[in-house]
Order: sequence, then structure tokens, then C-alpha cells
Amino acid sequence: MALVEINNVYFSYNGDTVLEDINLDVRQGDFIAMIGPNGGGKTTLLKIMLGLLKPNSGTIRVNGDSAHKASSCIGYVPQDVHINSRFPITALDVVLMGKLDRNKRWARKTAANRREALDALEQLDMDIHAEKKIGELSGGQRQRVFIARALVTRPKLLLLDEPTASIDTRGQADFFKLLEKLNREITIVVVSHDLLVISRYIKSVACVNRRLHYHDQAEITGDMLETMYPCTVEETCPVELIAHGHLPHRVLRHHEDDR
Ligand SMILES: Nc1ncnc2c1ncn2[C@@H]1O[C@H](COP(=O)(O)OP(=O)(O)OP(=O)(O)O)[C@@H](O)[C@H]1O
Repeated sequence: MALVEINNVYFSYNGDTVLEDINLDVRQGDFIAMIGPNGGGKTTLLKIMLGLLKPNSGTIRVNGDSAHKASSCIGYVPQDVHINSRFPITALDVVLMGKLDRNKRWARKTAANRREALDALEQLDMDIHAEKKIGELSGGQRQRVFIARALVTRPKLLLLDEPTASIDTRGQADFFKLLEKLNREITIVVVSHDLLVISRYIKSVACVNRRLHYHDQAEITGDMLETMYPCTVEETCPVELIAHGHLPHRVLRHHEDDR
């Protein structure tokens, strides 16, 4: 059984169809990059997986249950996490906010909960900043704190919506290496526009542009990307071919082989 099973899902906002005939199995242990043009429906698809949006038709099962019931087995870091940087709250407090008690209220700051929050920060190499105010951290560090907050509930699946938007290219590589390490224990789906940076860390690619094309341990060709993006590959995407999974990872820039 796949961790997430999406079958023939259609979704529209106020009658405007955004997703059409989506089929996707997210298998345990996968590390999927979800790519696609702006407005292609990536965030909408994540929200469907989280049970926040209900498809017009089709089915979605998460961990063998309805998406709504299974939401506690998913850790989610949205695109824009709004937190007032002047709010005098520490990184550790932010992570503790992810921990809920049985009644889904914020868990108390017990020694055990504190330990779990520190463990989550440690997984992101952020335990040394635990007592720092959230406003004193860089954008990239803050992003790691938000991921620690998503991890503190020990989810089976981590959904990250454009987590590297505020991180420079070098920082992005470090960040994806960290995700690669987390992926030894947790299944990850990450929305990204940086296919070049991410391609060496991921196991599969899902291209979402109203419809979905999923590539697992297969080559992604320029032709495939061309069908997903509205403009030609030459104009928009420097990636011509990527090998995934057990194959050696390879990113070929256009015309690199002509030289
Ligand atoms: N709450 C909403 N109400 C109405 N339309 C919406 C809503 N949210 C998104 N849309 C529309 O649905 C389409 C898909 O949006 P979505 O945010 O899922 O795309 P995306 O692939 O995540 O885009 P981006 O890469 O720009 O973040 C867009 O045309 C968007 O304008």
C-alpha cells in the first residue's frame, strides 16, 4: 500500500478547473520534487493531500484512511509562514507549538515535550539556536525551525511548499542535503522551482500543470517538460535530461553535449 493514493482526482475553485484526472501514488521512502509553472495547481494538490480541500471527484487515501482523518500523519510547511519576527518567542517555543495534546490543544512545556522539540531541532542542525528569538534568525534558519515544528509530531510524510524561496543557491544545496538525510526516515514531497539544484537529491519528479506526470527512476526529457510548461523548453528550462532513482544522477544543460 502506498502512503498516499490519489485516483482520478478533479478539483475546481468556483467552477474553474485547476486539477484534472490526477493519479499519483506516494510510496513510503520516496523523495518527490513537485514542479510546474506558477498557478499549475501544486499547492492545491498538497492541500488535497492534507484534507484541507475536498476533490470534486475521485478518491484520495492517506495511510489507508481518508485524507481528513489521516492529517496527523502529515507534517506540512506552507509557502508563507507568517510569524511576527518581533514577537518575543524562541525557536524552541515555535517547535513546541507544533506539538498538540490529545485534545488537539498546544501541548504543555513539560520536560518530555521540550526534549522532543530539541530533538526535532537537532535533526535540522538547529538545536544550538533553540533559545534564540525567532526574529534573530536568518530566513533559511527560520525555515528549518518551521520544518522542525512539522517534524515534532513524528509524521510519516513531510510536505514542503517552496521551502527554499528565501535561501541562496549554496544554502539551498545544504538544505536539500539535509532533506536527503531526513528522507532516510521520512517520505518527502517538496514543491520547488529549482529543479537544477534539487535534481541530485530527489528520487522522483511529479510535474503538475493542471494534469500530473509522474516520473520514477526514469529519464525526464525535454519533450516531457515541454508538455508540462506552456512555453518551449529552450525558453524556460535549462534542464534537458535528468536520471533518477538508482541511475546515476545526471543533469544536462541544453547544448552541453554539442560542445
Ligand atoms: N483559494 C482560491 N480561490 C480561487 N482560486 C484559487 C485559490 N487558490 C488558488 N487558486 C487558483 O488555482 C490555480 C492553482 O493555484 P495553486 O496555488 O495551486 O498553484 P501553484 O502551482 O502552487 O502556483 P505557484 O507555483 O505560483 O505557487 C491558480 O490559477 C490560482 O489562481
